Amino acid sequence: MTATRAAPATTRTRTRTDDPALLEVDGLTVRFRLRDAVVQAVTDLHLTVHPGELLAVVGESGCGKSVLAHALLGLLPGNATVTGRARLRPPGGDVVDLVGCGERHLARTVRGRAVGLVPQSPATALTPVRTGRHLLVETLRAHGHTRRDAPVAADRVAVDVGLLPDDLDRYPHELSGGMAQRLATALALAPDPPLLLADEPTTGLDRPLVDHTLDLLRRRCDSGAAVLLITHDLAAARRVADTVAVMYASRIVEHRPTEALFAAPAHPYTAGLLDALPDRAFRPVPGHPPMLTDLPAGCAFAPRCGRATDGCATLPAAATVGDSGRLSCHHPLPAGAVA
Ligand SMILES: Nc1ncnc2c1ncn2[C@@H]1O[C@H](COP(=O)(O)OP(=O)(O)OP(=O)(O)O)[C@@H](O)[C@H]1O
Ligand code: NI
Repeated sequence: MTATRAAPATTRTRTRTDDPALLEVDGLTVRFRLRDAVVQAVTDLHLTVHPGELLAVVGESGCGKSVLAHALLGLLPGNATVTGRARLRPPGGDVVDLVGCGERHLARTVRGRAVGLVPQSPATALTPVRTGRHLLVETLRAHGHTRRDAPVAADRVAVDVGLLPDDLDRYPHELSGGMAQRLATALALAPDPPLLLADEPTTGLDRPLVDHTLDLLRRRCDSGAAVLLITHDLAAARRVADTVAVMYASRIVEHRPTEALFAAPAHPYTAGLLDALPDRAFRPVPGHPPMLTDLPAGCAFAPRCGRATDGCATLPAAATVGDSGRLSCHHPLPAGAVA
């Protein structure tokens, strides 16, 4: 898949793994209470993101990616219970536990400041009665830009995300899906947050704009910020990510440096995802993911897995793989095996 490997290797060397982590997620678990069931949306999730790192979170629809992002920002509805820890260490600021710090702190110092969010459905997240310019200038003003300088900065941020300055004079309902997407990205980037959570930020964009957006995120990381990119698009992850975390049925099953993961996936589910790519076998993973209201005690992928044995009825412990990867599987593919 050399055609999609546009990012030169040099862009992958800037992750500052020696620096303290910007975000350390430790045992993050999210449950939704329904009338007669509990949705296990995120389970015992561990992640570390360093300054300069672009982490892609991939996995099938419904596996818990957006819930993860919303949990980090305290944006879940009242039927959600969040446990575990998520320590954010913003540059020059105090360490804050995003799970335990409370709504006031999240609203004042985290959301939109220390951590930006490009939501998955921007059209519904945009205030309908304000033009894009109004929203963007307001955001810039709230983050230190002067009355005089904010409009200039708004035009600049618009161009950065691939909008024309004139596009900012439209109301959200006058924007196409792709334009709303770019406006949402502009709003999240305007405060220049050290960590950006980008939930499917390229939805509705045509190929050149997809690449433009991905390159924009990559450049942010190259200048020291960090991005957690949620995407269905494995080619996108390969193009820009330093590390890739694969989620399946609420858990991360494999988390490794991008090149290593694409060259030799270790978890059978990762191998299945790669096999489904058009430029590989183009063969979808057989079967369907389990209901999150009814997860098995052991490996949730076992019923779809060609390598499963009776032992998979117990949960595989996370093990290290390679220099810095993590893997949860009783029967990983041998290193170097072809997916
Ligand atoms: N408020 C809620 N109450 C109950 N269940 C919820 C709630 N919000 C999300 N879920 C469930 O949590 C699970 C994870 O949802 P999530 O939106 O994180 O999936 P996703 O991986 O982002 O999927 P997609 O790729 O389709 O965006 C799904 O089963 C979803 O139905
Ligand atoms: Ni989602």
